[in-house]
Amino acid sequence: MANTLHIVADENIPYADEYFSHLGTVKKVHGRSLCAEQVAQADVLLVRSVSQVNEALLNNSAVKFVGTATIGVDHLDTAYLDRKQISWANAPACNAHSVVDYVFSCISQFAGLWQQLLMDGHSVGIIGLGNVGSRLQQRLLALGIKTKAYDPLLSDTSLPLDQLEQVLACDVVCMHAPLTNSGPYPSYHMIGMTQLQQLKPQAVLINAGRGAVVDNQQLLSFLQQRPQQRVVLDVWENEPQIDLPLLPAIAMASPHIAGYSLDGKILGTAMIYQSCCKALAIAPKPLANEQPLIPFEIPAHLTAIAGLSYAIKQVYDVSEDDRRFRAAMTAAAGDAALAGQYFDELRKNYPERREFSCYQITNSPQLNQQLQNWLGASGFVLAAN
Ligand SMILES: NC(=O)c1ccc[n+]([C@@H]2O[C@H](COP(=O)([O-])OP(=O)(O)OC[C@H]3O[C@@H](n4cnc5c(N)ncnc54)[C@H](O)[C@@H]3O)[C@@H](O)[C@H]2O)c1
Ligand SMILES: O=C(O)[C@H](O)[C@H](O)COP(=O)(O)O
Repeated sequence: MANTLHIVADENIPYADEYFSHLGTVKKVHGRSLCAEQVAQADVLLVRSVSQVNEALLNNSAVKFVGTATIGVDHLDTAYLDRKQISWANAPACNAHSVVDYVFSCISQFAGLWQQLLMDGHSVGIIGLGNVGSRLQQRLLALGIKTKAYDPLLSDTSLPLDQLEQVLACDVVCMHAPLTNSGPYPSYHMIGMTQLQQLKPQAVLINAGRGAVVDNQQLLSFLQQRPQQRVVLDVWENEPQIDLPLLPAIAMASPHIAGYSLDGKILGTAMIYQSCCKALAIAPKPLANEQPLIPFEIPAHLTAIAGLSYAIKQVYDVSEDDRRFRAAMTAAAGDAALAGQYFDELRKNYPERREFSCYQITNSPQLNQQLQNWLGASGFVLAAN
């Protein structure tokens, strides 16, 4: 079967040619406008979260494998794919550390927040303790920060789980649940006015899961009542046409890029390549992806908290995402279609971002012990003594 497949791939899947072209022809498509005609002749379909993969898309095609280079699967009608015996795969955890880096960068934006979490016993609540939530929890616990976690679908975890009310009462509340509309705990609009009112007034709410897990209209009403509440949104209802009046009320805003590290994206492609080869019983070709560590120094005079904030902001400053996003939305001047176009363009042209684990602090032996410990716990690589 090798070299004969018709592969249709979202143009925003990096390294699709490098991975897939030995299997056949790779035709690039615009993911958001993907239509049935474009997949009619396809054997393999490779998508991102912006393509709805369902009966309407695939009914007249011979697609045998669908791969999504993402963690989330809410854009796939998996019941339909299973019924039609079309193999499918996502890329679990591919960009999980990228999302955790995003949360760390967000924490660094709020003056005094690391101090409160690291020194004053403040806590982080996590909603959804899967691949992202559990990695976030591990890094926070390694820093000695208290966490609470709500995940009603997890029965087996080594750490105790908490009620939603307890998590909402934390000082930082991070949303990492997938978007679901059915089952015993559908997450669609699980955070509405009632839950928002349970937040502490000084708390920070971060949604880096899926937009519609938070009811955006109720969020806007809530923020009109409580404008000082700090809310970070990476994901929005109705992307790419977000609710523009909500934006000024949001403390830190980004266009769904929390998982957009280069490392996470490449891993996503590699994972669906492996799954595709397995599903179609093709031997995968070995592809080396070893990247050298990026050397990085921290001014040795900095205190531990200042040094940690410095390191995080140097390697990934989410305020730059916020700045570019607000500028683009302002330039759209209330034109919803244009705003949607700019939202997608910001994502398509996202600057290269590497994960914390790609950076080696070359002067770490000269830093104070507390800072060394915190940098290591945050995911940076320390130079050997
Ligand atoms: N913003 C981004 O760039 C970005 C990047 C990666 C993933 N995501 C989103 O984050 C989601 C989580 O990623 P993951 O890798 O941890 O997924 P995962 O499937 O590993 O874990 C999700 C966890 O959420 C739990 N969950 C399900 N419904 C819940 C509910 N109603 N309340 C609380 N918990 C619930 C599940 O039991 C599971 O443990 C993905 O589904 C995706 O939609 C966003
Ligand atoms: O689910 C995921 O992996 C993330 O949300 C991912 O970053 C989505 O990226 P997209 O497919 O929309 O480019």
